[in-house]
Parts: sequence; C-alpha cells; structure tokens
Amino acid sequence: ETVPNYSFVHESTTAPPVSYHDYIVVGGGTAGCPLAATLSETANVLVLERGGSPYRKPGKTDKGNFLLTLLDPSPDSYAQIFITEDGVYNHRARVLGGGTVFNAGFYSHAETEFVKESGLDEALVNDAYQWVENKVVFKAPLLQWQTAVRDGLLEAGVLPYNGFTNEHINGTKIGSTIFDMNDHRHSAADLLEYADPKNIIVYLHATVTKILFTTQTVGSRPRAIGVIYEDAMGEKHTAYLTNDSKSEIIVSAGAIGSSQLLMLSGIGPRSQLEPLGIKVVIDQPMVGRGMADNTLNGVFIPSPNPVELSLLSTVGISLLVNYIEAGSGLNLAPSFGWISKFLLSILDQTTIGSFFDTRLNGGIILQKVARPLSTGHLKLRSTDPNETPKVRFNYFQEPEDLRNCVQGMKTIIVARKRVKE
Ligand SMILES: Cc1cc2nc3c(=O)[nH]c(=O)nc-3n(C[C@H](O)[C@H](O)[C@H](O)COP(=O)(O)OP(=O)(O)OC[C@H]3O[C@@H](n4cnc5c(N)ncnc54)[C@H](O)[C@@H]3O)c2cc1C
Repeated sequence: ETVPNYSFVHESTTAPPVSYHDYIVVGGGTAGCPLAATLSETANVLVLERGGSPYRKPGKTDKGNFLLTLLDPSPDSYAQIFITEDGVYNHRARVLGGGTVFNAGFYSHAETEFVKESGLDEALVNDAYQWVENKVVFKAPLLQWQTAVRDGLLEAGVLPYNGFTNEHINGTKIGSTIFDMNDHRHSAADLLEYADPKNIIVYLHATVTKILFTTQTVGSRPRAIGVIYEDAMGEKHTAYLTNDSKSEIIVSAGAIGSSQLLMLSGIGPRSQLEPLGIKVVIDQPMVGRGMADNTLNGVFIPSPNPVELSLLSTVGISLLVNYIEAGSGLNLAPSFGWISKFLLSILDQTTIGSFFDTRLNGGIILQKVARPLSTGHLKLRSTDPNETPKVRFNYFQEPEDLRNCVQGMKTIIVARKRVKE
C-alpha cells in the first residue's frame, strides 16, 4: 500500500481489549517502522505508537515548516520538547515515523567499524541501506554558499575530499537527505509501504504502560509475554504474544522511551523502582546508565537578506545558549524558550516557510562530537509513561570531548571565513 493510504493504521480507541500477535513492536519510530514492515513478511505484527500519523497535516513536515514543527510546544507536537538536567533543550519523537518526521533529514550509513563492532552481517546491512534508499533517500542540490562551505572545509584541512557519498568516512563529503526535490520530507513511516497489509496492524495514540512478564519454571529468568497499552481515551488494552517460539516483544521506543518502559515494567535498578512502588522483576542497575548525546554547537553564516538574517541569528543565539549551558552548567534554558516564542510570534508561518524554500544566502554550520565519551543517566520522575524522565548527559565531563569540540569549532570558523569572502 502507498502513503498515506495505509489500511492497517488505526486509532487505538478501535483496538480490542485483548489481542494476540507473533511480534509486538513498541514504538513505531525510525527503527520500529522498517523492522515491523520486514517482520510482517512472515509473521503477524502489532505496532504500538504513542503519537499520531505524520500524514494528517500535509505539508507540516516539509522543509519550509521545519522550524515550526520542531519548536511546536503543543501537547500533540511531533517533537516533544524537554530540558535535560544539564539545562539543555532537547526533543523526543512522538509520532509514527519517529525522529525522521522532524529531524534535520541528513542521511548517512553507519561507520564500517560500528557495523563490525555490533556483530552485524555486513552484506545484510548493505542490502538494508539499499532497501531504505529506494524509498526515502534523495540527492540534494548544492546551494551556492554550501559549495563555499565545502571549499572552506577543504581549506581548513578536512581531507580527503570524498565527493558525493553515503559512506560515513573521514574528510569532506556531500551526503544525502530524506527531503525530495520538492522539499517534501519522507520518513520511516513511508517504509511501511513494504509491509504486508494482511500481517500487520499499527495502532496510533497507543502508549505502552507496561511489559508483562512470567516466570516459566521456578528459578528461570522472567519471560516477556505481552504488553498493556492505553488509548487516547485512557482505556487499557492488553496484547499478548502467540505461543510461537520465535515470538518477541521488541522495544524500539527510542533511547529515552525504551529505558523508561523497561523501568516501568520492573527491569531496572531496585533503588529507583521500589520508592515508586514498582515491583522489581529483575534488579538491573545498568538500565538508564550510559546516556550520551552529541551537543549542537555551530556558527552561522550571515545573510544579506534581513528576514533570513533575523532567523539565522535567532537559531545562532539559541545554539550559543545551549553551548554556554552545556559547557558552564548555567541554566539558560528559559532564554531558548523565550527566543523560540519570540521568533514564532513575530514571524508567521509563510515567512518562515519562504525562508526555507528560497535559495538561501546564508546558513548554519554545525559541529558535533562523534561518539562522546561523557555519559550520564536517566531517572524516572514518576510512574506516568507520558512524563519525560530526568535525563543528564554530563556534556563535556570528559576533557577529550571538550578538546574535540574546541577543535571542531576552530575548523568551522575557518570554513566560515572562506564563505564570507
Ligand atoms: C532535532 C534533531 C535533529 C536530528 N537530525 C538528524 C539527522 O539529520 N540525521 C540523522 O541521522 N539523525 C538525526 N537525528 C537523530 C535521529 O532522529 C534519531 O537518532 C532517531 O530518530 C532515533 O530512532 P529510534 O527509532 O531509536 O527512536 P524514535 O525515532 O524516537 O522512535 C521512538 C518511537 O517510540 C515511541 N514511543 C516512545 N515511548 C513509547 C511508549 N511507551 N509507547 C508507545 N510508543 C512509544 C515514540 O513516540 C517514537 O515514535 C536528529 C535528532 C533530533 C532530535
């Protein structure tokens, strides 16, 4: 079936009180959608997604509305805003298609090293890239200032020049995007076109509140047998696994949502679970540990166009605010919120849209620390699955991360100089 006319996607209010499936996929996001589509080739699959459909408001996810959609603070926003314990603004997906529905849309393969370390079959991984690229990946046209950024990076010594490639490699390269030639976004939800409609059912606004476990024989490890989920009216439904030996519950609820759900289901550190009245299924102290994030730091390239300039400055200032917070421990998060609100109040949707639709004369170069060494943790605030847990990333705690960040900033500042010339 083709987007947006999937016959197998329904509101969870229409779900039966009890159902049985070979696979239950919790979280229909970037990972969940393609996984469910693949599994439906040979098995009966249920996908439970807490957000709504990305297709219900056409154009909302197109490039022109990127900022509006990302900064939307409403309760049904695709991008649920939260502030980390470090004081940095961040976003969690809450929509079918997950992060690909509002992210920056940059597409890249994984590093070859990463695939090896993960123990994945390289041939299968390469097939999977092709499978994804056939549906949702496009070659972007290069704008004039982007060509100058490329040359600036080469002059700053970011070598070799790799030309156009999807490989994740050292040097300067031109990559792909999930925006097509008409600036229309494609997302992981489009990959459900690969699903077998007879074998899959997707429920929207279905928030999984708990994974159910049983102990098969005395002394054995608990086994997941089903999940409880809540629909938009607050009604509870239960989905169980069938008796097939291959049956599985797959938790693909994102880095934060997956840890949160495990803890709510009793898998996590006893010291966190018991005070909240959660019955411990396995005392597993590692759940919620090792949380890491690549901070967004960048420089902006001013544009001679006043509207573009004001938008770029605003985004630039927001980045600076996050940068200061992450580096100094100061909590300037309210300034970011204020800047976003101000931006949205003075500029209407059409203006912001036209800003992104026009051939820009300016932009932003972002710098990220790859594979940060600094890690933090996640702690539940309550037993409410809708409430984002406390998350601390301890940005720059490891001196090497700070060194890499400073080096990256120096590089993009040299590149910017070239663009200005
Ligand atoms: C602003 C921003 C820009 C980014 N830009 C890029 C980029 O350009 N390129 C890139 O490769 N990556 C980018 N990323 C990162 C990328 O989007 C994420 O790494 C990726 O989407 C994570 O995929 P996932 O499947 O793990 O989780 P998600 O895509 O977040 O999917 C998790 C899903 O689970 C659902 N869920 C959570 N809890 C429950 C529950 N209890 N019950 C039911 N459903 C639940 C959520 O609603 C969500 O849809 C960006 C991220 C952000 C925030």
